[in-house]
Amino acid sequence: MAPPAADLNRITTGSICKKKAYVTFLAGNGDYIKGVVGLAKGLRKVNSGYPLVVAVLPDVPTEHRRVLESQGCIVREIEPVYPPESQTQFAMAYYVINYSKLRIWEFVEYEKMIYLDGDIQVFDNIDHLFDLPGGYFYAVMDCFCEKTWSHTPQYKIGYCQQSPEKVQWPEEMGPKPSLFFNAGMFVFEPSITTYHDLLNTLRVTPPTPFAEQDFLNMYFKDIYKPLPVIYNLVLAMLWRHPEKVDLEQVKVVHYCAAGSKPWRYTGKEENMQREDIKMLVQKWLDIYNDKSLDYKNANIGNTNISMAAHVTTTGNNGEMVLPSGPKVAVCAPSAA
Ligand SMILES: O=c1ccn([C@@H]2O[C@H](COP(=O)(O)OP(=O)(O)O)[C@@H](O)[C@H]2O)c(=O)[nH]1
Ligand SMILES: OC[C@H]1O[C@H](O[C@@H]2[C@@H](O)[C@H](O)[C@@H](O)[C@H](O)[C@@H]2O)[C@H](O)[C@@H](O)[C@H]1O
Ligand SMILES: [Mn+2]
Repeated sequence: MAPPAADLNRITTGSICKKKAYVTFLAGNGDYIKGVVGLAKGLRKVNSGYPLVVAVLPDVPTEHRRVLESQGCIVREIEPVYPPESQTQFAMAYYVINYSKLRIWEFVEYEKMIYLDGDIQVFDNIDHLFDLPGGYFYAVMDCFCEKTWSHTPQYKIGYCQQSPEKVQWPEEMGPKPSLFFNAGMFVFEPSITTYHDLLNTLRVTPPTPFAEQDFLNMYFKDIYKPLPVIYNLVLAMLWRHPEKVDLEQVKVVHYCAAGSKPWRYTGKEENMQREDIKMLVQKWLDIYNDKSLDYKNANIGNTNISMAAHVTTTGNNGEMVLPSGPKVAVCAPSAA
């Protein structure tokens, strides 16, 4: 069993405690809270030695913050970040809030962090990624084959970086697109210098359909290092590039395909009746509903957010029952 996260973070290099942590992002008062609770429980199940920091926008209600703290998360409020005014059509209208992810570069009490979307689950321990060499931005390459990419030249000619041998990039279209990562999972180093430069650069960068994902790809292009697909399986890979996926080896699953969010799964959308999708959604629900994975802290009551224990195509999502117990800080000073 890994030592408590706080202890692990006391492993120092020299006199300064060099802390590391996972970090995710939560906005609004909707159901993504369930995604983050599931992520917190998944990291516990794989005995991760590091805490989960949750960067919350001001619109995340106190009750939801209490639920996160009762699951051992470190809740940090951040201010929204908005891109310059523009008429841009985002691939999804709500993507505009995702620019607020940029605030995590300000968490400089951590030397290295692994960012995970709230719709991601970690099924095998990935703590070793914290030991990757510094000075780079690590993430998994995205796939260009879904309709959400229909605005791009590569989609129009059927080119995807995941299988560049299938459709060659034509010379007459100029240089091949740079390797492009999915911004749902990445290994990065918080830095105040980078943080201010990110925000200053954003001020003069017109927004684009994939919002902060496009922006981060542009910004970190020169230090980006691809990670294997097993560290962020974008579900579309299962039907777009099945030859690249060995589910037995996959450590991290990203439920980003339309209709795949486990906590609101109905099975009605395209590809959602696939056996592998149903298995992955059930795997997520099993963790989410596993009370033995709730944070054990004598000082605070545990959450009791109930949900359908088994995937039903009627999408029978349970209501969130929030604890009314006292709000108690859960993080040891060293982990704060
Ligand atoms: O209403 C929302 C929408 C998004 N998010 C956060 O923003 C991330 C990125 O959005 P999403 O995962 O839906 O994008 P996708 O990966 O599906 O394109 C989510 O995982 C959440 O962490 C949130 O907290 N509330
Ligand atoms: O705000 C832009 C978002 O762009 C990315 O999502 C996309 C991308 O994965 C496409 O490849 C899929 O086709 C699409 O469904 C999916 O929504 C990130 O996962 C998310 O964290 C966030 O950065
Ligand atoms: Mn996501």
